[in-house]
Amino acid sequence: MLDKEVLWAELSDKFKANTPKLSFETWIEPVKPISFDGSTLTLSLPSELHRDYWEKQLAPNLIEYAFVITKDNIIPKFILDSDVNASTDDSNTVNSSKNSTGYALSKEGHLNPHYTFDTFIIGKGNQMAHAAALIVSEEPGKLYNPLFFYGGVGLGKTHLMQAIGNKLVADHPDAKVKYVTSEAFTNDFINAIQTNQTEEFRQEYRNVDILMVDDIQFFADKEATQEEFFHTFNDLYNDDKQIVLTSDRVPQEIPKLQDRLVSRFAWGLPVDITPPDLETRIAILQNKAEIDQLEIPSETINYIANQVDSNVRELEGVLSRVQAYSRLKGEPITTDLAYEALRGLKLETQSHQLSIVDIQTQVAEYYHVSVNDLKGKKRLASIVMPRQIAMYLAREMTNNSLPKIGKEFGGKDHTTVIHAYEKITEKIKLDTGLRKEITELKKGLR
Ligand SMILES: Nc1ncnc2c1ncn2[C@@H]1O[C@H](COP(=O)(O)OP(=O)(O)OP(=O)(O)O)[C@@H](O)[C@H]1O
Repeated sequence: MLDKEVLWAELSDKFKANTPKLSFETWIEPVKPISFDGSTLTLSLPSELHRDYWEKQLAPNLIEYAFVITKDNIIPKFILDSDVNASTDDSNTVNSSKNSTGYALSKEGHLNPHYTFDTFIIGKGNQMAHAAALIVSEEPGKLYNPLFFYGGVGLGKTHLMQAIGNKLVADHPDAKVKYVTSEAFTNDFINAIQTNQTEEFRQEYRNVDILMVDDIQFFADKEATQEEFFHTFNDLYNDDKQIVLTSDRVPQEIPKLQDRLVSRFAWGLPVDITPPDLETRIAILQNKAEIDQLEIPSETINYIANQVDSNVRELEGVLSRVQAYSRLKGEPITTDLAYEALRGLKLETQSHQLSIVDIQTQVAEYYHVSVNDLKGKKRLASIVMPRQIAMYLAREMTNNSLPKIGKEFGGKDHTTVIHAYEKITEKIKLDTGLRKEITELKKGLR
């Protein structure tokens, strides 16, 4: 068994490698290991605020890191420095069934019965993804393994992925189909560690015919989860079981994703889904109107399809809004009615057409620097910070890829954009002033 000091030193190293400096100094450095009995690590913290932050934010990371180090499930227990000599009760133990961090075993995993191939409209932007999905649903584990869909928000990745699962179940009712989001996978894994049920977890995830993991970009930074997923992947792959993954970007662009996972994700077929063109948007709306039994003139469908150009989920939302407005007014859906219903919406959706140049202009004005400075290489703090903020906003508020954002900032590498994004994300958590500035900037950009 490791000594408490040695274990804490190793844990602290892991936090250091994965936490911005300021955050490390604030939350982790002041922690003292009090005792370790082989399963419970008691840590002493300087304040209630620290305890709250550890319980809500850092405990899951600690459990993951401890698992990597000891291959065992270690439960942290937090006490205050002022209580060190007092008796210690169990009330602060982070415990699987009643923890305050909300990472109880996920109940996700249901396939949405509406996400089928029948209800999926094929267009230029998703033709290839659709064809690959169909092949995989007919011959899972054979041709494209893993099948990896990537693309912007609301473009049908989940729909297509689940269509594969739904078809498999329809064709082979005994097929073991498992669908999870990457967050659910992570939560299940952490929960399994805490409750000593890693074997059951493995049984559940490795004993399937097809494993579908949605939005795997959220594996970034999750070292132990990536490790576990690596083994899950290998087991399934070696057994010719199908793996389907989705992400908002190509594997190479997912920050802190282990190289061995990046390369495995590229073994099969990475295929992108791009925003639908006008014809596809019209077809999607017609299909939806038919399903919902709505009478809409084609001129009106055309009008609605022109209001949203980058996101199918939003397009559906716009149609629902028109539908609700027509019901409210007791009038049939016409172009005039749609115009009225969507008048207020124009402003809300504008952020999606926002360009990187808009962001650069606004940020430059806000911080009194020039756009050229934002695109340049000057290392002055008064310029570096606005530059990173502009990159952060470009990532947050537009659908541009990291390389494209880098390019628009004077031809910088995409890793510079990732770095800026992570830096600002971390800073916002601690710096209320910065958080306010970013909120103001966002408001101005909407
Ligand atoms: N080609 C399509 N035909 C019909 N419906 C579609 C199509 N593409 C997307 N949709 C619908 O748009 C909505 C959003 O799709 P989905 O949730 O699959 O997007 P996503 O790419 O997984 O988004 P996210 O990145 O947010 O996870 C769903 O209701 C889906 O049914």
